[in-house]
Amino acid sequence: MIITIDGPAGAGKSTVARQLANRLGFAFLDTGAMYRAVAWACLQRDVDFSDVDAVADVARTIVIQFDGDEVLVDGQNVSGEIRTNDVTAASQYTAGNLEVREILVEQQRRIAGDSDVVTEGRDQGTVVFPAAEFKFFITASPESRARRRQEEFAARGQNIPLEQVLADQTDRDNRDAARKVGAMKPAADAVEVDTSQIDADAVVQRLLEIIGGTPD
Ligand SMILES: Nc1ncnc2c1ncn2[C@@H]1O[C@H](COP(=O)(O)OP(=O)(O)O)[C@@H](O)[C@H]1O
Ligand SMILES: Nc1ccn([C@@H]2O[C@H](COP(=O)(O)OP(=O)(O)O)[C@@H](O)[C@H]2O)c(=O)n1
Repeated sequence: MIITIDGPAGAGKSTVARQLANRLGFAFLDTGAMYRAVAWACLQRDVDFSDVDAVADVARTIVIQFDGDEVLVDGQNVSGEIRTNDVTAASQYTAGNLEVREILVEQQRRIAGDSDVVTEGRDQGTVVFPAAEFKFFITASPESRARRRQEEFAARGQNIPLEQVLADQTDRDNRDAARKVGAMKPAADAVEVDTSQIDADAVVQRLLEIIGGTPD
């Protein structure tokens, strides 16, 4: 069974998808980590991001693996490094690269195989798994999302003004929505859940109820 969770940055996709997967005993797939992993590898190799073929070559060459919560590129644990601001900023060039998208979409389908998976990203319900049994689109107000991100940065010792987090986020939202392929949008058959006013546990309960799991 495939359950897809799409939505904008900071809506709570990873948190909710991971918890839902745990509760159901499903695998969890973080597809944003894959776009980040390619961006990280490009930065390592000093690839010119305007060279779309060179960026695609990196996606074709590296081996991305998931080991529990860890993300590996060619065997190296990059879980922390793919969350830096530099990689977040560079991920627009991998997410906007058609060939990279083709390569990663193919890998996502292969990873899911015929197992039970909760997968999250931007295009999981629309492009990658259009036949998924359950599809969710998780949103929250731009301010709540930015505040959550700001708190995450603060926990890592980085104090960034809310206006800056919000501006970066709006930029990324606009690019994600405007992309010709793999644009962020709810699938026609997705259930939309606004998480602005409820915590992650409540979101997971809500999803479990919808898919017919056993709520606490
Ligand atoms: N429903 C929620 N209410 C409050 N905070 C949340 C909620 N869901 C997630 N968070 C927090 O917001 C931050 C961003 O969540 P994350 O799951 O990384 O979002 P996304 O994967 O959509 O970018 C995390 O620190 C997480 O703990
Ligand atoms: N299925 C996906 C997942 C992420 N992405 C892109 O990859 C980037 C990183 O995704 P992410 O989900 O890790 O980022 P956050 O939104 O959690 O900060 C996003 O800015 C998206 O543009 C994508 O294009 N398609």
